[in-house]
Amino acid sequence: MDRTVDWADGAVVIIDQVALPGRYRTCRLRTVDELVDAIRRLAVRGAPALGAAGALGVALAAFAGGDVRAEAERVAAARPTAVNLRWGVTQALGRLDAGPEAVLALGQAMLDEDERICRTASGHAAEVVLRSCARRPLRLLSHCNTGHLAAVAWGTALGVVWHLRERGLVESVLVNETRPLLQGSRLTAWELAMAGVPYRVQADGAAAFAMARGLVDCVLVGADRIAANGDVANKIGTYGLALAAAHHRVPFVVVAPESTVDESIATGAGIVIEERSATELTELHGRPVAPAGAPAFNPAFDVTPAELITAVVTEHGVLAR
Ligand SMILES: CSC[C@@H](O)[C@@H](O)C(=O)COP(=O)(O)O
Repeated sequence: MDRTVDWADGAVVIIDQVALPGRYRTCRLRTVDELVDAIRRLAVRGAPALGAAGALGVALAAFAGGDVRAEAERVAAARPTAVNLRWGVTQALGRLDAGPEAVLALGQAMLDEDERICRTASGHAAEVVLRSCARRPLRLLSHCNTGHLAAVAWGTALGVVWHLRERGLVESVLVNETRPLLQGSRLTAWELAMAGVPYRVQADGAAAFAMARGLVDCVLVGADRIAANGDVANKIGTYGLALAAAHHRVPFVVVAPESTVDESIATGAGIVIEERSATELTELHGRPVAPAGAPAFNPAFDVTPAELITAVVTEHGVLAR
């Protein structure tokens, strides 16, 4: 598979995650406008992938000239919750005085580094999972998409599945479809199918019952922003999963790069949660699934309190709190 985010011939190249699973294609984004639009539409998404996209967005702006800092701010503000996006932009702006080539070199180094970081973090998390769960092989539960497509390559929480799979330790993965935009059924199921890992898609509402039936050994999720106290913002539905996991004594493991930790925010209460349009809930493929004009509450993320989390694992190991 291509890198989820890359740079070629003066453009940001992404795997178009809106087209999947029906069609695998890459898109070339030549301007900041095109990149911002792709980020907002979730054609490129997932916290680590957004970090790399943010840095390369500054390279696009730097090569174009003009008010690079204003353009960079537009990229950073395209989605507010995943701290990696602003982190990537800020890192790249730090090279601006050295010229566009230096900004691009930083973005390209970030691309190379992302896979190493993801492999290391998910490797540490695999050990945590093995210590926390007695059953072999393991039955894992995944929410949203935290695989190759959410990073530049490999992935975070789904990267744990890749590590454990290499050791013959995965029986199957329950894939939460992840309403409303179906990153689980569209993207995670696609990645698992490509890798030949047994999986079943389930409605998000089935997760607690799957735990009650004893079908889940461990829940694995990623993160979009981790507050200083260990509270975790992640795809909407994560908090409910954590509550169910705590009730059923199922380990709940969060995997993320250190760049997702935001020490400037004391607790999850301070994390800005992106709210998206009502039509993401009230329409499916352009067809109504609610009365015309139905109002909706559509937060893209929620916050899971630290006390519900077994471990937050980064490339440096288990996060102390
Ligand atoms: C390794 S990805 C971690 C998170 O970014 C992921 O779980 C998630 O919530 C993504 O949300 P999305 O709205 O699809 O960008």
